[in-house]
Amino acid sequence: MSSQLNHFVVQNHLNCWSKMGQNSIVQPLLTDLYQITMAYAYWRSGKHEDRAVFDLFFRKNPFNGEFTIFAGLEECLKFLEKFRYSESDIEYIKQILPSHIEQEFYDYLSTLTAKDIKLYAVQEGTVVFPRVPLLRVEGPLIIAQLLETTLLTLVNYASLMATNAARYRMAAGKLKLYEFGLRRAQGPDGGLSASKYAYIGGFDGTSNVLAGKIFNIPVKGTHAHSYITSFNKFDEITHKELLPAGGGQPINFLELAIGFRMKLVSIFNVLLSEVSDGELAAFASFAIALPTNFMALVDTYDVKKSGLINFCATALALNELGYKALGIRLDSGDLAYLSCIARKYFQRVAQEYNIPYFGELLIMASNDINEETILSLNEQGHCIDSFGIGTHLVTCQKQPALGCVFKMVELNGEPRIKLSQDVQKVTIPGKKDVYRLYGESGAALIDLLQRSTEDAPADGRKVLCRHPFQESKRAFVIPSKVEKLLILQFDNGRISHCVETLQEVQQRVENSLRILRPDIKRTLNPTPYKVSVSDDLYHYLHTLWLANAPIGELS
Ligand SMILES: Nc1ncnc2c1ncn2[C@@H]1O[C@H](COP(=O)(O)OP(=O)(O)OP(=O)(O)O)[C@@H](O)[C@H]1O
Ligand SMILES: O=P(O)(O)OC[C@H]1O[C@H](OP(=O)(O)OP(=O)(O)O)[C@H](O)[C@@H]1O
Ligand SMILES: O=C(O)c1cccnc1
Ligand SMILES: [Mg+2]
Repeated sequence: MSSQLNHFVVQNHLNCWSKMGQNSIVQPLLTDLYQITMAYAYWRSGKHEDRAVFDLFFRKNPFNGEFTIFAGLEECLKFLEKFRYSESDIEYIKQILPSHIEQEFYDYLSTLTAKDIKLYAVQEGTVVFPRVPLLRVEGPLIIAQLLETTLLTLVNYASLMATNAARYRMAAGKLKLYEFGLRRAQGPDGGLSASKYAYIGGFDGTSNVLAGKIFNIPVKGTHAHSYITSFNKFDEITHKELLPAGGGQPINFLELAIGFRMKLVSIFNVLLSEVSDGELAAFASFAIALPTNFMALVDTYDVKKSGLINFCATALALNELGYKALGIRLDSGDLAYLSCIARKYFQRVAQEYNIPYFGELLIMASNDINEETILSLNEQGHCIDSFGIGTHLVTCQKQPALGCVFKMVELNGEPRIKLSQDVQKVTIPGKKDVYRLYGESGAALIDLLQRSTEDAPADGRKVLCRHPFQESKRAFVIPSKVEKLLILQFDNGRISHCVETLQEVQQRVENSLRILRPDIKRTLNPTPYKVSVSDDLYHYLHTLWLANAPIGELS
């Protein structure tokens, strides 16, 4: 962040985001009440200093896909770093808990920090899979437990959003993607988070100005239909003149544009009476105000008979004065068809007036676009250069939540297991490490969970990888490369790694997806990626499972 920006953020007391880009609503009371009542009961029973290990993981990939992008880590680390109840927090907790609770508990709470917590985490932006611990939290039971809800709220939406954005990025290939969702997002905080994690997932920019300022994300925008409909006739433009880019006398820009329009109606065989004067007045006035930034919304009246003619007339007038228009936005109708029509218009004008860049003017499409729309447009063929995407992206309409959970796996060195009728929901006990094993081609083959006491797998050494629950599913793997996924990120009250820029995390998402086989990434019936356990962990898990599931009697 630039020093000028820092200064502004510090100055602005109303801004609830700190200069570190941390949302100040992320604080210890942003949790569920039951964490605090459990904390008291742990304290009363003398268990609060027991040494706990919790895993944060999800059980199913979102969007009918077979991969997820892990995000939200930076916010988790900043939360841990500043975790402390304020005086007013303690006062409030006193009000909501029963009156018999001892003052000593509140004294204890007021000194509580995360300094004894060790947080191991996968690096932000890495592609991850079900059952892999994304965070491993170790430390005193009371504080590890108190972190649960906040860590979950920080990781769940962030990862869902980054995954959604990454899927749009894969569908759009090299085309530009802009996030336009603030107006439809789940409230102001949802809107800001959406802009941040859309960028991490591979978007090129956002229309959200505050997100641009806080997170240093490129901001982009065109104009709304209201700007076009605010003009009815030419004489509503009071300032009709524009200075040429190279200097000189102001020129009557509106007249120039009207002149070009006369020629264009005959080139494109359109009736002048069908071309809106209000629309041309709007385009011309916008171009006069922002001649280097002219991107016109062309679908207010009729794209072919009015919008494109008025745009080309305005863009030719700009060209005459030494400026280059940027392009158009289409916000309704058949976007494949209209984008190709627009491209043909531009190419015709480029030829007619010998202005080569005209053929390549940008065509942006918006209007309720989702991943399927982009895939369908790709199949049909289109001439779109960029998409502006709001509602479906930021609300994650296809799947509105990721189901990360936070489960205790060890207490005082003893494993803990959560059983369930549903095998998928049985937790994998004990303190574990995770390794990603790569094949010769450079693609990721399998993730391997091991007990932390086991030796790490090594390049070129055969290792047995087992399905955690199905005995017959197992395979030997000789990895060409081994990557340790869980890294110590927070220790002794401090963040142990440099906080990364969003651009660096965005790059990791791209690199991380590159090492996945295409069949795992495809949208229709993708192949699941394998997540396995070591032989040692397999036996450990199943012995513990049997020990915790007493034999019943049938009668
Ligand atoms: N070629 C296309 N292939 C697939 N989907 C498309 C294509 N063109 C547009 N769409 C999508 O079809 C939907 C069209 O929206 P809708 O039926 O509301 O019409 P509209 O174009 O918005 O009309 P209106 O003029 O009333 O605003 C949008 O979700 C848009 O993203
Ligand atoms: O469609 P989304 O993916 O949410 O993208 C953002 C939309 O927001 C804007 O208009 P808005 O929807 O507010 O009004 P409009 O549909 O009448 O243009 C813009 O014109 C897009 O259509
Ligand atoms: O700049 C735009 O074109 C824009 C911004 C937000 C929503 N829809 C469009
Ligand atoms: Mg709309």
